[in-house]
Amino acid sequence: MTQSSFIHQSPAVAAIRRAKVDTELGDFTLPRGTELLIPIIAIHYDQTLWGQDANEFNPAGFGLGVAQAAKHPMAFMPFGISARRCVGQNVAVLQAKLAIAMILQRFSFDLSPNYQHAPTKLLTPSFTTTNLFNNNIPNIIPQVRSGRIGDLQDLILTFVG
Ligand code: HEM
Repeated sequence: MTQSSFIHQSPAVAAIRRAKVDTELGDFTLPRGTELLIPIIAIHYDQTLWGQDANEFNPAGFGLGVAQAAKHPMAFMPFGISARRCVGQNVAVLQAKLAIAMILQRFSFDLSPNYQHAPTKLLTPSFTTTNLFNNNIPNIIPQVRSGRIGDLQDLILTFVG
């Protein structure tokens, strides 16, 4: 879940900060008022931080926890950083675990024979439960082996609206 939901499909693509005073940041001098965009999604795919397999789905890399998974402990920032990081983080993670548990209690999955690995870096506005279940793109999701697909859609809709 950490890798698929919060690293590779990070809902927040960036965080923004503005320097309140003239600031030295490493080799950079930031005059007061300078806005910094912290590219969360780019950091999550950065091979210098995550290694050559940064684009691969490799949950085993998180075996020792997220802080150990990358070369820098701050490389994982789906909920932002510092005092203004997301206040809803615990609720969001709990809700995601709950949703997965409820789905797995009712359905079982295996990989479609037509599966083509086609990861996207952004949850685009067109990524809705309607087109997720659209027959035009059946091979990007696993096949539902038991239960009605409509029931699965209803269940997901109760979480994501
Ligand atoms: C997967 C779900 C979520 C993700 C990925 C996410 C991510 C983020 C990020 C990246 C920020 C900006 C942090 C920064 O600027 O450093 C943020 C801020 C915030 N989030 Fe979330 N969030 C999620 C769910 C939620 C939920 C469920 C709530 C409320 C129950 C929530 C409430 C907030 C609030 C109030 C802030 C502003 C905090 C501040 O400015 O002090 N978020 N979130």
